[in-house]
Amino acid sequence: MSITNHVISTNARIILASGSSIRADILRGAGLNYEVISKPVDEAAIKAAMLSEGSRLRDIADALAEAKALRVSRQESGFVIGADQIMVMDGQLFDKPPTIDAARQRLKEMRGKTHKLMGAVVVCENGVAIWRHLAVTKLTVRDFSDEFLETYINLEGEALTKSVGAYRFEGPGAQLFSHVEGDFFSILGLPLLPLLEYFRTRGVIPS
Ligand SMILES: Nc1nc2c(ncn2[C@H]2C[C@H](O)[C@@H](COP(=O)(O)OP(=O)(O)OP(=O)(O)O)O2)c(=O)[nH]1
Repeated sequence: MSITNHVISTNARIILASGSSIRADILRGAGLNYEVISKPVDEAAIKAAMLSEGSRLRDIADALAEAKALRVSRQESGFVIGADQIMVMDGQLFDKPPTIDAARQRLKEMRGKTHKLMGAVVVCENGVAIWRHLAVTKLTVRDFSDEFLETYINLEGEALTKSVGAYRFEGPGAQLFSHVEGDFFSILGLPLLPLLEYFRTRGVIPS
C-alpha cells in the first residue's frame, strides 16, 4: 500500500495494540497519529476455550480483539485499538498459515470456493472496552491455474504467512478473486470506516 504521512490532527492519544504491519499501514494511510504498543495475549488458549464452549466464531474474533486491547489499556492511557480476524470456510476456522507451503495448500483448498473473513475491532480506554465493531466479508476465489498459484507464491513469499487468508488483497492477490462482498479495509484486517466514525463522535479526529 502506498502510504502518505499526511497526519490529520488527532486530539487524543491513540494506541494500536497490534503487531500487524497492515493495520499500522491502514491507520497511517488514513492520516491518524498513533503509537503501536503490542503485548502478548494467549490467543490459542482463548480460541480453544471458546471453541470447546461452542462459542460463535464471530464472538471469538471479538473476544480476541478485546483481549489484545485490554492487555495494553490496563497500563496505558488513551484510546487503545485491538483487532482480530479469523477466516471461516466450510464451517471451519483457519489461522494464519505457518509456512509458505502451508499457504500453498491453503490457497489450493480455497480455489473455487467462497470463504468469510470475520474482522473484529475493539477500542478500550482505562482498561474498559468502550466500543466494538464486527465486519464480515465474503470472498469468492476463482479457479486459478497451478501456474498462476506458483507465480503468485513466488511473488509474495513469506508475506503469505502474515495473512489469515494466505493472500494480500491489496496487491496481486486481487487476481485470486472473482467476487468479494464487503469493505476493502475490513478484508485487509481493520474495519477502518466505522472506527473513524467512532473517533469523530468522540472528537478525536475532526468531523
Ligand atoms: N496485507 C494483508 N494482510 C491481511 C489481509 N487479510 C488478512 N490480513 C492480515 C491482517 C492481520 O495481520 C492478519 C490476521 O491475523 P490476526 O488478526 O491474528 O492479527 P496478527 O496476528 O497479524 O496481529 P495482532 O494479533 O493484532 O498482533 O491477517 C490482506 O488482504 N492483506
